[in-house]
Amino acid sequence: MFSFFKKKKEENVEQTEVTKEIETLENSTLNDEAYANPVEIKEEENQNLEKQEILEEKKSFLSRALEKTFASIKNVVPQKKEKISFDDIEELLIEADMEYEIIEKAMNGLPDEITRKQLRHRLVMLFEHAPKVDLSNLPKPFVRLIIGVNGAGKTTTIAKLANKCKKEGKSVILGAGDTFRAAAIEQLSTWANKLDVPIIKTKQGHDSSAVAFDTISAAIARNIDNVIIDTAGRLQTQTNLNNELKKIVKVCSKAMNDAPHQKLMILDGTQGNTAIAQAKAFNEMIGIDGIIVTKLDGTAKGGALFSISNQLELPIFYVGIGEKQDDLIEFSPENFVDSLLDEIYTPEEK
Ligand SMILES: Nc1nc2c(ncn2[C@@H]2O[C@H](COP(=O)(O)OP(=O)(O)OP(=O)(O)O)[C@@H](O)[C@H]2O)c(=O)[nH]1
Repeated sequence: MFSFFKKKKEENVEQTEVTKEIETLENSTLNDEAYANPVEIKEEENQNLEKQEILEEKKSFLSRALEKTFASIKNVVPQKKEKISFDDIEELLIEADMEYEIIEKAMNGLPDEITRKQLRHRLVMLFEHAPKVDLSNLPKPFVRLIIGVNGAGKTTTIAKLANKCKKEGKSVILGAGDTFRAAAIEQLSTWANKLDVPIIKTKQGHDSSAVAFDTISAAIARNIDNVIIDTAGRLQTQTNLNNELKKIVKVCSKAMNDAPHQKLMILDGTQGNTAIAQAKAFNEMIGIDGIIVTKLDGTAKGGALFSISNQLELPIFYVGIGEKQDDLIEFSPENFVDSLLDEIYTPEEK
C-alpha cells in the first residue's frame, strides 16, 4: 500500500517534470517566434495567401473566358477522368483548334492512356520556344507600339494596358497613331478621357509617325513611365501601309534610342489559327516582341494559343477576355494549361 502511494507520487513527479519540459519548450518556441518577429511572419503568411488568392482569381477569370472552348472539349470528354485515351486527347485538342502539326508534336510517344501529369508537361512545353522577357528595370519611358489588322482589338487593348499601368501606380500617355480613320482617334480619345490619361493626337490623314515622335517626346518632357502608341489596322499585304509602319518604328527610335521597346501584335482570338499567318508576316516585316490575344471570351478556339506561341516562337503577354478596361489578364502557360486540364481530369492526388 505504501509502495503504491510512493509509485503514484513518483509518476506525478515525472508528469510534472514532463509538463514543465513541454512548458519550457513552448515558451522557448514562443520566444524564438518573438525573435523572428511574429508580425513579419504574419505578414509573410498574408502575402502568400494573397498571392494564392490572386492566382486563383486569375485562373477563374481565365476559366470563365475559356467557357466556349471548354464546352467543345467536353463534347469529347464529358466526364472527368484519371486517365484519358490518346485518341480522345487528340480529338479534344482538334476541337479546341490546336493545329494538327502541333498536336502531333505534343503527343509524340505518349501512351494509350494519358495521365494529367504527362499531358501537362507536354502542353506547357509548347510555350517554351518563346523567349523569356525580363520586365524588371524597364526604360523610362517604356514605349509600346501596338499593331494588328482592322478590328483585332487594338484600341480596346490600349485602354486596358493604360488602365493596368494606372492601377500599378505608373503614369502613361497614349499616342493616337491610327490617323487613317477619324473614328479611331475619337475612340482612343474617349478612352483617354474615361481613364483620365493624357493623349497626343492629330487630324485624320496626318503623319502617324509624327504622332509617335510627339508622344515619346512628351513622355520624356513630362517624366511619364509608359507610352502606348496606336497604329492603323492593316493587312500584311498592304504595301503602302506597311512602309508607313516601318517608318513609325524608325521615327520612334529617333525620339528615343531603342524605342519602341516592344512591338506588340494584337491577334483576334476568334480567328484561331488564321491569325498566325498575319503575325508571321508582320514579324518578318518589323520584328514582333510579343502577342496579345483578344476576344478569348468569344471563341471556342482557345487551343489556338498553343499554335500561336509555338509557331511564332513569341511570348503571349496578355489575353483579352471582354470589352471592359479590366478585361485583360497576364498570360501564364501554366495557368492556361491547368485551367484546361481541370475540365477533363480528376484532381491529382497529392
Ligand atoms: N468580347 C471581346 N471583345 C473585344 C475584346 N477586345 C476588343 N473587343 C471588341 O472588338 C471590337 C474591335 O475592337 P477595337 O479595339 O476597336 O479594334 P481595333 O483593332 O482598334 O480596330 P480598328 O481601329 O478598326 O483597326 C470592339 O467592339 C471591341 O469592344 C475582348 O477581349 N473581348
